[in-house]
Amino acid sequence: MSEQELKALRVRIDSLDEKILELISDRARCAQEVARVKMAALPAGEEPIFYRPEREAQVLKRVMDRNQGPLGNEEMARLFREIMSSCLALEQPLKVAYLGPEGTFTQAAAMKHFGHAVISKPMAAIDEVFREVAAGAVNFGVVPVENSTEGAVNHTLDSFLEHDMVICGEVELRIHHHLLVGENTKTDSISRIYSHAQSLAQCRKWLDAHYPNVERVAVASNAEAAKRVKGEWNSAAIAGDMAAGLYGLTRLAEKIEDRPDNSTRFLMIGSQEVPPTGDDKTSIIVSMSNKPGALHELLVPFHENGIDLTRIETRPSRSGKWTYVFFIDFIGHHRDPLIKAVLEQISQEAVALKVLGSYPKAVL
Ligand SMILES: C=C(O[C@@H]1C=C(C(=O)O)C=C[C@H]1O)C(=O)O
Repeated sequence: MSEQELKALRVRIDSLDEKILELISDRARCAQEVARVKMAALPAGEEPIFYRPEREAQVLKRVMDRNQGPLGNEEMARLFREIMSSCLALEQPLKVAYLGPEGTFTQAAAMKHFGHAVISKPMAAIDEVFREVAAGAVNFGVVPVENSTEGAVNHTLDSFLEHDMVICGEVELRIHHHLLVGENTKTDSISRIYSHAQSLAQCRKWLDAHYPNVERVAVASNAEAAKRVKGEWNSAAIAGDMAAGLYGLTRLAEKIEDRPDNSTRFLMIGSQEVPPTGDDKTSIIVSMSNKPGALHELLVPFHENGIDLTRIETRPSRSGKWTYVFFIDFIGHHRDPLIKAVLEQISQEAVALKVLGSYPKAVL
């Protein structure tokens, strides 16, 4: 390619960038107008709700539907995710609590869902994320709920039994783990490997093959593990990209998770109900009486009405020995007439039924 061709292309890119800049600014001004209209329509004394997850899901879907490349759909949606995040921040920056410390996968999930223009607050434990949301100190919380290799995150499920919380969204993240060390650590001097118990479990086979005799130490998070090894010459951590970058660690081995499709699903929790988008999921908790056929009775209405169950999980109810609650996720919104009818049918048989929330299916 000649110098001249290159120069002409750069002139074109500069002119396109100017147009993009103008268009983004126009869009941001529109979002400000939306804020003004929302405020004007507000009954006196009521708090405005600027963030609309159902609208954001629709915007991202529309972008993906219309995209014709060369950028992939996910990449394009990610760019729009950030534009929307900045536009919303002009109205009101969202405050989001997540399972910290900084550098956890939960933080990465929060950024993937809300974009980077939020005020994010790391919390030391899942239960604290719930409490922070309940206290109204933040607008939303982000917690892990299940991993494709290791299953349910029980702390999160149990927290739903203790707090009244609305699920307003979900996001899925591919989880890649690396073996990380500080500057002066040599491969053969490692005598301890730190990570979160879930991450140690997700890399169990790799660890058995490569470090069978090295002590595995479970700590509160993989970011915490990364933080520790920064100052220790004889230990390694298992953590992801964000933690590696944040603590300036070296990767001794990359992508050491046992399953290449290892993914975690996260939930956004808040207090705001989300209206239907036409492509939603609902999460409920049900407890049935302890009699034969109870689970069958619970599942029949879903089957008879052709409702797609995406997940069912059992946990001790905490209100009696050997009694259980079921966490069920299914496709649909609790305001859909069919879903409404099914929930009514179930509640006639159930000891208790609570809708945790209906929310747009993960777009990104
Ligand atoms: C602009 C609005 O407010 C917020 C910003 C959005 C955007 O930038 O597209 C979308 C939904 C809301 O979170 C709106 O409600 O349309």
